[in-house]
Amino acid sequence: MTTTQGSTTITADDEAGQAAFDAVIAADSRIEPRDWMPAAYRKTLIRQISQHAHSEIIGMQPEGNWITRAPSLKRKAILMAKVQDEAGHGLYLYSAAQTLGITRDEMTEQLITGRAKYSSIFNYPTPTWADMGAIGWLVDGAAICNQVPLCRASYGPYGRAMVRICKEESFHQRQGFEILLSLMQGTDAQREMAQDAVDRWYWPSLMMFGPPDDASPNSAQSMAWNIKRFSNDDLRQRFVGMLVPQAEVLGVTLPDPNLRWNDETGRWDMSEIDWDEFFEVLAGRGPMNAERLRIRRDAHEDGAWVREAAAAYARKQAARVEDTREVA
Ligand SMILES: CC(C)(COP(=O)(O)OP(=O)(O)OC[C@H]1O[C@@H](n2cnc3c(N)ncnc32)[C@H](O)[C@@H]1OP(=O)(O)O)[C@@H](O)C(=O)NCCC(=O)NCCSC(=O)Cc1ccccc1
Repeated sequence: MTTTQGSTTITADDEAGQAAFDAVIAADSRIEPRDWMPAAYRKTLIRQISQHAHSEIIGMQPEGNWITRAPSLKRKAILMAKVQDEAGHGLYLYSAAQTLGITRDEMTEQLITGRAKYSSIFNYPTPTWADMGAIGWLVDGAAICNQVPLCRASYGPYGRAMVRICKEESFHQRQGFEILLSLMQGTDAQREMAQDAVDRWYWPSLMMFGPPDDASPNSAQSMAWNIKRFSNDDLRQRFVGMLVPQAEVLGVTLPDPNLRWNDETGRWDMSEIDWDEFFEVLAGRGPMNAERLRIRRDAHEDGAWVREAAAAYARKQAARVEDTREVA
């Protein structure tokens, strides 16, 4: 049987699919790639997972900037491993998005033409070594707060990718904390450098959780579909609650004179985030947006010969398998 709703034709298969989908969501179970899913659910997941993948790939640049200048061989080895992990996270996430029917080429095209979003945080510069500490502590810290609940996302491939990613992010966060701790136990100049990096990264890291709940167009539906488990503001609160005791151990000051626990509301009071800055960065006008995209585009163009060689090799191997089959 077929019915029409607006310009959309709904078949009996769709109705059965929707009922099965609703039951899986109500049971807090998982949707897998071959299951029926509403078009809007698929679209939301492609949007979020591809933005997340792009964030990991662009996110390699701010730290990649310090690999050649790390202050010791040990620090260099650790930083290289961290940046490689980020590449790996990007690849898992691109693969998860591909299970929804978008190709890697389409996602790459969206990124290098500037049509796709990626996390605002990666559009800030990294002028000092202490930025490596602040990125690990604050940026990976925020990523963990946001991503641990995503391990329970209703879409199977996304939730499973998140489990491994979160384990690696935990290590990343600790290495950032340890860089800052070493600097804070060093000279006055090193302590100043660490505090300056925390001052520059604190507010942008709070923006990673997205706009306030009353200005977040996607949250309600994503929560109803068990993709997001907590609102943007709730996760931001959790993050601040995690930072406060850690800042005390480090001996750094969080750059918000209004930050204090409010017993009455059971929440952290804090100064207003500069949302104008956030929306400027999202519109492509942050300090490093143009540079980040230029580097990504150049890397993609420079890698064209590798993709061609890999495709030629794959064709040759496939032809060889065909030949062997014919002989057999
Ligand atoms: C929470 C949110 C980011 C946004 O909630 P939603 O429900 O999806 O949206 P909402 O309605 O609240 O917002 C309206 C619009 O604003 C966009 N927007 C919002 N915030 C941002 C932003 N900060 N930057 C840019 N855009 C942002 C949003 O996409 C939407 O735009 P659209 O409608 O598409 O045009 C969610 O997508 C999520 O959890 N993603 C997965 C986690 C993830 O992607 N993590 C990335 C960091 S991974 C990492 O850092 C690891 C690492 C560490 C160190 C070094 C290297 C790597």
